[in-house]
Amino acid sequence: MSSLGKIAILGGGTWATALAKIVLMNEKHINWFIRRDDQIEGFYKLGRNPSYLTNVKFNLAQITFYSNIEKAIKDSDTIIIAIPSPYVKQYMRKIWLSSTLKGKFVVSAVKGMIPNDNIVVSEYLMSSFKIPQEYIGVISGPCHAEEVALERLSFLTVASYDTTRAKLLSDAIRSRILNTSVSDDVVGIELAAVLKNIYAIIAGVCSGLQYGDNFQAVLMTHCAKEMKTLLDAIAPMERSICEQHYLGDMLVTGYSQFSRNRTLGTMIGKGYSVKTAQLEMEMIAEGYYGAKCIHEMNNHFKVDIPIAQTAYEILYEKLRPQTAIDELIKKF
Ligand SMILES: NC(=O)C1=CN([C@@H]2O[C@H](COP(=O)(O)OP(=O)(O)OC[C@H]3O[C@@H](n4cnc5c(N)ncnc54)[C@H](OP(=O)(O)O)[C@@H]3O)[C@@H](O)[C@H]2O)C=CC1
Ligand SMILES: O=C(CO)COP(=O)(O)O
Repeated sequence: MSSLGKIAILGGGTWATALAKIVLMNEKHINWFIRRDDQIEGFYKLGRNPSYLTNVKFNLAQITFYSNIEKAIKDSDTIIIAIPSPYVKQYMRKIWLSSTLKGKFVVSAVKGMIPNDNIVVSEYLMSSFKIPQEYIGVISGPCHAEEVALERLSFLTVASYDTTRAKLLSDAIRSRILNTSVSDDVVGIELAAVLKNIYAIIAGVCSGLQYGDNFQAVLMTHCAKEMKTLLDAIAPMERSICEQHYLGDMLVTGYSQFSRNRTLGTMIGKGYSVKTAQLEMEMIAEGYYGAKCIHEMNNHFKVDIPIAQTAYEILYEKLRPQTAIDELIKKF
């Protein structure tokens, strides 16, 4: 066990499974909370997640499964949250008012905001659970779970207000398949992850509308500029947008065949309704929720973010994708 103590992963989906593989490259044991008992039973039968990343084999002797979130947290020291943002509150409500998280290093691997509250997960954890900021962390970067499963070299960034703590986790997960770095831009990195999901939806919409690589490059350039504008307005600090956890994550999500957000956008560009496209996909495209959060948050900040606004209008105001993109291009 490293000085991070016992590590718990919360969530049973694709990213939780990839993170479990990543952590177990170095750690001897993890605690793993999964909400469904039948999924845990499937793990015991198959030695792998029966529902997500089913090609990743685990040594079950290295895992203690929990269907009780409170117990999983109590038995652990470092808690990695890998739950889609629309459900974070629903899961965490189970430990509401308890002091279960006290003294734990709580790390969000979520790339989304809390719907309606329109705050990033680190802010939610600090305000709702009174976690001191030095005990908060974020894991982000250009990293598709599917490529972790294939053991393709990936890069992740661990951010925390306490960079010593971030470094501990960064060192603990570095392996032959994963390079890691450290940052102190917690909120900036979380916001960048929300934005890149939204931009990937727009990249997909444009691909579905038959725009080619020439246009995609221009679109991505404008997305990077818009990302910098919003981050500098909301979480001002010295930063280069060219880092892997800002630009890198935006590029992988905007271009990759594995991106759920890009896939959702492509279907919408091809003429699917938003609802039908969501139903056809078995996983969650968080940019759908992120677009609304950013729109509502920006009602207050009033930063000029036409690409994110275009996504909102396509996803929530039923604006015809071609009309929306035509209008957006006039602003480039
Ligand atoms: N996938 C990736 O490559 C990466 C993902 N992330 C981020 O990780 C987070 C988790 O995403 P990911 O694991 O990929 O998502 P998935 O779509 O793979 O997993 C969905 C998870 O959410 C649960 N879930 C689905 N519907 C509900 C519901 N109505 N109520 C409660 N729980 C529900 C599922 O449980 P059940 O099976 O029981 O329905 C499952 O555990 C996201 O914030 C994502 O942006 C970050 C980096 C990379
Ligand atoms: O965050 C990711 C890659 O870095 C995953 O993106 P998608 O949710 O679009 O698949």
